[in-house]
Amino acid sequence: MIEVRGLSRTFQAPQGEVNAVRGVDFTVAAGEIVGFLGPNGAGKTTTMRMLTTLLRPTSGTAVIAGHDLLGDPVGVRRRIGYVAQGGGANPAESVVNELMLQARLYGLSKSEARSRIAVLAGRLGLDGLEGRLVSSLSGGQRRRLDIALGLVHQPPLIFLDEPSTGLDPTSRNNLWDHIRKLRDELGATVFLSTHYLDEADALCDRILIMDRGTILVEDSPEELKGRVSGDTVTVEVAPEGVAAATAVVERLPSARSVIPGGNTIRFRTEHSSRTMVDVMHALESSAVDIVSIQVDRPSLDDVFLALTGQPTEELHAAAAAPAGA
Ligand SMILES: Nc1ncnc2c1ncn2[C@@H]1O[C@H](COP(=O)(O)OP(=O)(O)OP(=O)(O)O)[C@@H](O)[C@H]1O
Repeated sequence: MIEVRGLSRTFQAPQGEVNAVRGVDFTVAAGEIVGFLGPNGAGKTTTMRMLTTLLRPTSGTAVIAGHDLLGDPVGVRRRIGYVAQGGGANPAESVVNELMLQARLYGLSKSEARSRIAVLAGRLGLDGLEGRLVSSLSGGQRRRLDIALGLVHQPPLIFLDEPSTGLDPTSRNNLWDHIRKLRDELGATVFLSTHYLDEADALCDRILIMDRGTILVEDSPEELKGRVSGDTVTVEVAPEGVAAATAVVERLPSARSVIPGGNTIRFRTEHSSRTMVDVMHALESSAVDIVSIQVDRPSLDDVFLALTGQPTEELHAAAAAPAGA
């Protein structure tokens, strides 16, 4: 459904050239839900904008839903839906008019459009907001409208740029259900970027991790987690004990990648039960009081940290920032 070869984009900026995307290759099969992860500035939005015909590649090729990206951009546009980070709804229009206009632009009859809008409004929590002006919606309501606008014509291929940023947990879950239904009931293919690793884990068949314009890995969430060996141990202590506890843990031969936080010390180990006993003994003899100890199997956060060297707290902070920030 998506076949990308050697796709690049260079921007000319006052401080020099920015190689935002550096010759990426990947494919997405029909019916897959693929997640696009990466730190800020990795090149995700630039890639999405190229694949949705909004930005011309500097070099490379792609075939999108059977149409050549450069040779037949109109054909590509007809077959895709794109929900951009900032959205594109007209603030002066009503919710229902925006949805109707979009549906009619894609050739739906009035009655088809009405029934699609009713289903989408129900699934995305827009019920009761149809008559409201777009400008009067809350941030989360507006995000749900943006998503509905990208989906109303039921495209076979859907691009979603950070779709759940700004949504509350219930709306996120509803969105995930809707995306799964689009795939399971209509066979849609979904390509989405996200800063939430739990979202990628819960929703995606496959994940591409991008950093500095290149794709570092692509695999299923399970396979990616399998690449990180060992467990993560988190020891919670009083804030004033963190420095002493970090020094103690760093001396243990079985603890690696030790990261102190506000009142925790996190590290990785191959032998979590043995190491926990060692940690408890060592901290006890150093008179550091332990509040709690927790052992976790590898998560996508660990994969991300191992690959990009960036803790996912930064991703979460980026995701919490207003859309377009
Ligand atoms: N129009 C532009 N002119 C100059 N540089 C740009 C332009 N658009 C993007 N860039 C640069 O290209 C790089 C990739 O940006 P992009 O928006 O694709 O990253 P991203 O992975 O989507 O980041 P985020 O997670 O913050 O949305 C960044 O260094 C960015 O500053």
